Amino acid sequence: MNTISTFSDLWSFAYNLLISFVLFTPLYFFLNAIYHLRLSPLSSIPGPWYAAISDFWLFSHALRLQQCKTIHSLFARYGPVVRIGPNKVAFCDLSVTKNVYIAQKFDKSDYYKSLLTNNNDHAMTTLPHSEHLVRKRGYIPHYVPAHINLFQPQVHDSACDLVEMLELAGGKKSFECLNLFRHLMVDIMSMTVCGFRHGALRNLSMGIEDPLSMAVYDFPKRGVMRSVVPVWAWNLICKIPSKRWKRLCDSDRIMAEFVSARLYELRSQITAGKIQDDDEQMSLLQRLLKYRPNVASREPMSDQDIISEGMGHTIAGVDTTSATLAYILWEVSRRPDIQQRLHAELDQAMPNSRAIPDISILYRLPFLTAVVKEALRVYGAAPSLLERVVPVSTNAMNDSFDLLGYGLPPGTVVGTQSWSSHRDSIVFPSPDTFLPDRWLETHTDPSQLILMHQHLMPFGAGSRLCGGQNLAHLAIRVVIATVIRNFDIVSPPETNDSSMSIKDAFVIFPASMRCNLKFIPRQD
Ligand code: HEM
Repeated sequence: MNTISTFSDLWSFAYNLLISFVLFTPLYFFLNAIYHLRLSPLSSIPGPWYAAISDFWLFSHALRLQQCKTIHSLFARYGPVVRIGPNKVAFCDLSVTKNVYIAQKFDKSDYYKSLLTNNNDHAMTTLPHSEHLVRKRGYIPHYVPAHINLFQPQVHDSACDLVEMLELAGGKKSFECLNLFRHLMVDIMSMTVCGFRHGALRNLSMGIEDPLSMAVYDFPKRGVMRSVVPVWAWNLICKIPSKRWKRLCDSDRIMAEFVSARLYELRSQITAGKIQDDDEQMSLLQRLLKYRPNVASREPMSDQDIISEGMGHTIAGVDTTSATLAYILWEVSRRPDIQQRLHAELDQAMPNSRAIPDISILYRLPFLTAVVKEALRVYGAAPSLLERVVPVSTNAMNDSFDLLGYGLPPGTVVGTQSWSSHRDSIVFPSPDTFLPDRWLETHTDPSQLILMHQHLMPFGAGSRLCGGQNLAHLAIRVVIATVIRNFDIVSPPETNDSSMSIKDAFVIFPASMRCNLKFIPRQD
């Protein structure tokens, strides 16, 4: 009797629970939707209603690797301020960009935490402005032109290795350029970050898989997966018995081991007096070993922080620069007019095709400069929403933050994307066309050029501006000048508008994930 009554109690409890769930879940969603659409302080901001009630809509576009294009189409439909999530607002306006990123320096949103390295922060993932400043002081002298340009001999060597490798093929086979330039950039980054000649490009040319280049490639995918699943599920996923999968899970560890081995080696060489700790051409690791984040205590940076910083810079530099290089060469391959003008300019500047001029000379070449600027506009490698958070108070009156007439409460996530500022048709007529001439003083009047430069922000804006932009410019100019001086670039049929159409996952890449190109040696 007792057992029967316990069983029926349990049954009726479960039944009531189920009924409540069935009734209350839609009610919860309904009330939640009403709140976001009618009562939330963001409810007056234009945008699609389905974006306002849940983050799922935006997330689905991020999963389809088309967040930039989607947000851009919302600006076209709703104007310069759009609500893209229950608590997220995108804007496309120069004055607000200056206010948020330069004047008020809003903190970053926790979106960036998916990029943690070695389970630890580095400059890009340090969200509060004040903490970030301490990080930035440590690395910034490394990238000023006077210092980073000291690495020109190594960048030139890498570019010449690349030319040799392409020449050996004699124009008979095509090269997958994303992979090619990833290996090249891994070599350049390992020189500037660790002071170590890694040899990724050499490995590639000999058909040997390069674990570091593979780890850099896998790292962002690992970061995204790692941030969307709970720890227990991640630990389980990493046990899937597949060699390729295991390497993806281990990408963070592989990079951490590489950088920490260099750090410990460097320290022991300094202790043994084999390396001066004030070398003129100092690597980033060497600089960070000397850095004292706390001016009062003079405590050095912890090894873990130095390793994460070194890893963060490597990841930030490799895929961005290699995607830019690949897209420039693809554009050149399908535009004989551009290729011809580059050849003419470079033949003059580089009479000896293997003697790469100083970067100051490359900066003075007007057409090369115009091509690089136009490439950073159309194919800027990180054109995505740069998320920031409205702080507790942005003015003395403790009012909400005024975004073009809309009041945003503290905690609202706001952001702009260079994808859209680079495609403003008033500033850049025919925005989808690759037109290097628009950057030439002989073609465009000075006031328009000023406006164009104000809207060009491939490296972000304000205090969180890309740390490595001078290195990116150095690598891009040297590699493009050397490759184009030595080869005619041809795209095979599989490399076309559709295969190269842009997908974005913070950094851009072609839809086919490949950029095959042929390099036909030029006759001098
Ligand atoms: C064409 C190549 C590159 C592009 C388009 C690019 C773009 C960007 C952008 C847009 C940001 C800002 C992110 C934000 O505000 O949320 C950024 C940050 C950063 N980039 Fe780059 N980047 C490139 C190459 C490099 C290279 C070669 C390095 C080498 C070290 C580098 C290191 C960094 C670092 C350290 C940050 C974080 C800065 C900070 O918050 O202090 N980037 N990059």
